[in-house]
Amino acid sequence: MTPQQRIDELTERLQYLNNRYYQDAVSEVSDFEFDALLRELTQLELEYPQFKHKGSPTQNVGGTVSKEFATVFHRYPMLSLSNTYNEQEILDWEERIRKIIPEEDVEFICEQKFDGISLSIRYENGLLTTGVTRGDGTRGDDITNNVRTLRTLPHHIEAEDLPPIFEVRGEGFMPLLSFNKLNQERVDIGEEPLMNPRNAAAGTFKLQDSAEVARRRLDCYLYTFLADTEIFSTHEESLLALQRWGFNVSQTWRKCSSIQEVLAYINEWETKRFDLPLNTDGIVIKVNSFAQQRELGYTSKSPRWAIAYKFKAQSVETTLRSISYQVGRTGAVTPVANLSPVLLAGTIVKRASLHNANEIERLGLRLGDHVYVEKGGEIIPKITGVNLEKRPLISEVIHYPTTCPACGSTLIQREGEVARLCPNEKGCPPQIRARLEHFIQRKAMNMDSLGEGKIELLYEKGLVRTAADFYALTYEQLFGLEKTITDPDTGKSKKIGFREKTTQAILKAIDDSKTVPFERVLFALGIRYVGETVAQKLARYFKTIEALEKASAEELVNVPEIGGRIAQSVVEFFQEEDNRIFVERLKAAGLQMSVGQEAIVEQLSDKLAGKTFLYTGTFENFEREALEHLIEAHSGKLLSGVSGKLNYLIVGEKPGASKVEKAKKLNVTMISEEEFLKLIV
Ligand SMILES: NC(=O)c1ccc[n+]([C@@H]2O[C@H](COP(=O)([O-])OP(=O)(O)OC[C@H]3O[C@@H](n4cnc5c(N)ncnc54)[C@H](O)[C@@H]3O)[C@@H](O)[C@H]2O)c1
Ligand SMILES: [Zn+2]
Repeated sequence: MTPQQRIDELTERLQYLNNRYYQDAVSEVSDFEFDALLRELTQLELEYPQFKHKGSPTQNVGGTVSKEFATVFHRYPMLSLSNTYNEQEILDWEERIRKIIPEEDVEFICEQKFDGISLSIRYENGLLTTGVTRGDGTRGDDITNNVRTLRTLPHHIEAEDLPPIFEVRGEGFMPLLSFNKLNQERVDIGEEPLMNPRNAAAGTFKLQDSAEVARRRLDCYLYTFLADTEIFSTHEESLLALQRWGFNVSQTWRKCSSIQEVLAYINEWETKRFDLPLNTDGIVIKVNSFAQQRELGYTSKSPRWAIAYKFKAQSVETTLRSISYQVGRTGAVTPVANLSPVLLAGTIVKRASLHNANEIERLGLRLGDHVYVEKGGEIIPKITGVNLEKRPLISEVIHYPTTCPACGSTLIQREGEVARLCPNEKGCPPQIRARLEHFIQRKAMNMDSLGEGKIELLYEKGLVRTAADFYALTYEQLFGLEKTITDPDTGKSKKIGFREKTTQAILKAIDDSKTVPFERVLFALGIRYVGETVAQKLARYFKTIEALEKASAEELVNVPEIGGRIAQSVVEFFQEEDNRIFVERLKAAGLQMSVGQEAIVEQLSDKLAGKTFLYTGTFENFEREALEHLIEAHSGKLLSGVSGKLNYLIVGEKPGASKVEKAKKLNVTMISEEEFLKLIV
């Protein structure tokens, strides 16, 4: 291949990978591989500048803007960072700096390189006005509504030393806790888990539905302050000011007065970073003095006064002993790799996730192979490759099972899905047990005292086959049951048994579950694709199980945010006679099969449509919450303060003096509790 051909090839490949990464939030190769290709292209372009493409990925920030959001031009461009994976290049970087500013001491600020997406947030007169993505560096997507869902980001700030207009920049990310929770939910309802927290954050920030964004609990760390007039002389001062003004600044940064201190910081965080609540992929080193930053300047793509040291993902080599196949609640059969135990990022790893059948093929895995295992922020580590040089002469090809490892049924594959499913819903033991576990979990019926192997015991004794059987259990049946269970990891065994106290606690939990609200009962039923939020929406819309049972697919898709796939799944669930009997038995047992009084209030009329309300004081007939519900149920809107936009102030006993006074000044209509009731009857 000629250098020109290689330049063409690399340019095209990198542009493709950039599109996948920034538009679709998918990484087809590791960052390390991407950066190696980029480096190769940079080198070739230096040697053969005549073949360099206009708009080469070496010259531009990788992202673009999308059609779904309004485009905002950045007041100050948003650039990338030059990066390196080795320490020598940090020393080289320092030397280049010394050549440009030979006479002065240079201080550095080291920060974590947070792995999320860049955000630029603008404030005018103390109010948050816009939140924008980096885009192509010159213009980005206006995602203000999604940025507003970040709980740690102030929506307005007051401080004497604040300029009227300024921007802050930082990294929006998905904390590991949120990521693992989101993935657990996805697995719960039979969806593929998301690949990693960065891609999950990138995808979430670009959702159209801000309520869903809020639910996913993103967060952001700020590290840049920008205004037309420079009010600080160092980066350190600006970080301290951001902190003082109430922005979320990660407390991991450090000022270093020599490059040796910088290297020490890097070494220190190489493993410490795994204790942080989010993924990081390196360290960013910035020159502290703004005067020196100005002298050093920028390339078309990144500042010369900063560099990112990237950690190679921690990877170890070990052998693949065997593959186990787990059967989930929805019948999906997923492979798990059993490894020779190995130390990785501070923990002993024995298992790795393989996601699905395709992964085994993609990696070309064979039993006994030496495999590379990496750990990111995911719950369990993953296999990223095979060391073919060490493959034994005779190695066993892995045949994905065609039958269920638990019950022997022939596996099926749904159209367009990679998962292989055991279709034996009614008779496959792990599916039955997983459905029972799903039913008792905290987010569903909250019958904690049945956890930790107890369900297993009830199932084995033939006492419980479906969750409806819980409600027929008696003290006599439970008391005295016993079983010894062995922990597969430690080999330790322990005895579980139902003595008096346990038995009482279980019966109480079962009884208490009869007051669990309908929306959680609906989630507990375990209908495919009906997770917590979907259950909530369905419960609020249909209000009773009877109405939901009768609903057609067309009716179901009328519910906001319910798509065809969920609708189909609900209809199919109720078409099955067994499921209808199951629901009938739960109803007979006394479970909540309709929404409670407060929730029924929702959407009663349009009588208050277009009107805004605020209340002050206490009321004879309502708790505050009930009043709020009523306003919204009759299509009115609640405001958070008295302003020119307010139509009615409902005044109760002991009203707030300042609210009343302000309302008088602005000529807002003030009404009593009774007058409010007249508006809605
Ligand atoms: N795997 C793939 O397919 C693929 C494709 C495209 C890009 N990538 C990766 O993305 C990189 C390019 O992305 P990039 O231009 O965003 O560069 P980058 O992610 O390497 O560095 C720049 C970004 O770092 C972030 N950052 C985090 N902490 C920071 C801090 N403390 N201070 C300043 N900035 C901080 C900012 O968002 C900034 O925009 C590539 O080098 C590659 O590693 C991977
Ligand atoms: Zn099975």
